[in-house]
Amino acid sequence: MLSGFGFFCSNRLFSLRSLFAFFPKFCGEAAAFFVDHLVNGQHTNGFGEDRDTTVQIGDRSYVIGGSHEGNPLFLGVQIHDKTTNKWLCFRSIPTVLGTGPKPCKGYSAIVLKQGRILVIKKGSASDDSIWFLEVDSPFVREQRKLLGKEVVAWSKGVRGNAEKPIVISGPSGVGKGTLITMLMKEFPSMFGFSVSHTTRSPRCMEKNGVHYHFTDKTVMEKEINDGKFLEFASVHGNLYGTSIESVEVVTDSGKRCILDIDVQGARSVKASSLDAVFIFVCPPSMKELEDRLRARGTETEEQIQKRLRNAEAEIKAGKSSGIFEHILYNDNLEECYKNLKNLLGINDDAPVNGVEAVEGINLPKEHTVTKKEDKIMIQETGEATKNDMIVLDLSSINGGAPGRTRGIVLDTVKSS
Ligand SMILES: Nc1ncnc2c1ncn2[C@@H]1O[C@H](COP(=O)(O)OP(=O)(O)OP(=O)(O)O)[C@@H](O)[C@H]1O
Ligand SMILES: Nc1nc2c(ncn2[C@@H]2O[C@H](COP(=O)(O)O)[C@@H](O)[C@H]2O)c(=O)[nH]1
Repeated sequence: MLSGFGFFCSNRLFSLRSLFAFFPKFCGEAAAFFVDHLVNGQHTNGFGEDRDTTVQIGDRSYVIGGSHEGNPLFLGVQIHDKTTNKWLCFRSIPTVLGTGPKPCKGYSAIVLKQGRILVIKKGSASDDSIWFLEVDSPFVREQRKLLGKEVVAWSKGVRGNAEKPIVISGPSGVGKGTLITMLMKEFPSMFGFSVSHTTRSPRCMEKNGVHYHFTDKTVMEKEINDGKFLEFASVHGNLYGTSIESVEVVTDSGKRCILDIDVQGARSVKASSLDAVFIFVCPPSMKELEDRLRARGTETEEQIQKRLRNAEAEIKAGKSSGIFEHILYNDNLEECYKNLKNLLGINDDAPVNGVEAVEGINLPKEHTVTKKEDKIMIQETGEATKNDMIVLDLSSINGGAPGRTRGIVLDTVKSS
């Protein structure tokens, strides 16, 4: 029945017969991937190019390899459904959220809990070897519902103890930008700003790509529909949003990401897997807020009135919604800044030089991967085999798509 039915995989034509001839039986988590290529450290299932890796979860097979829509910069993912015997999605390509890895010489893959696949790039630099493909995580399920199509999401594993992103909200004019600028100036290697997109016009000193990505409403709406945004909201009559990429860029640089977003955006981020710290900044009074907005001189009178009207509801929501773990009052700027540093665990006596340096362990090109509880064991194979094993402890990771998976710690375990 399958003979003669051809399909494209990694830009090459293969028969479904060859695919099913090599699928292993699915029996629980430990066996929910192709044992062949994991044992041998190379792909032996005869399916796709020999650099492709196929992972089976339930009735679905995820083929990781080739390029995404012919773009050589993005690794491809395809999904096959065993029950219908069909490739899912238009041209069998799901909507891919987040920036994934570039194609390389080969991959090892292993199924984790919560609809995630750990993908290890073979022979890649130490800071680019560990990736997570979310195929049925809470974020992916939600996006599938929202976008009404098949979705997978990439999240890169970032080494070291990169701390939680920080979400700062508060009414317009309260001083969020001022506090963030002070923090970034004092600790340039520690914090990075997530540059939002907005459809509002730039103010005279604002630079595109630095303060905001200034964009067009139709362009931004299309990008929202394509799943490019972690969150977005209509604020004071304009569209604002945090792209997944803007958070990835900061996290990839090893810095702690700061998001300056409104309460609606904070609510969306809270519901995502970003796992952030949420801070709300309050003004000492509405009169002072109005004075600050006027003194800033960036808005028209009509805009100031609109922002002040919205401020009342924002302050109420900020204090009572349960989104924010910390509330700061920005009366005296220096005092408020000190309180902000305290709650971020930066105290004036301790030297802060940025994120803890992480020793880069390069993963062996040829290896086997096994999983035992929360530990992933990577063992080099081949002629140059050393006996040391590299262990990735999954219990220390946090975050995930959208954004990055933080807290990747690799240890070398000497064999006795
Ligand atoms: N504690 C303070 N006392 C007096 N003025 C302040 C204080 N904090 C900030 N300001 C001033 O208030 C004005 C508004 O601050 P800022 O632009 O940082 O607000 P914001 O919360 O980022 O506003 P928006 O949400 O509109 O971007 C600025 O001119 C800033 O210098
Ligand atoms: N939900 C989001 N809100 C955002 C984002 N970027 C900024 N903002 C908020 O908009 C208002 C107005 O900002 P302004 O620069 O026009 O004064 C302010 O409260 C910001 O916090 C975003 O990406 N998402």
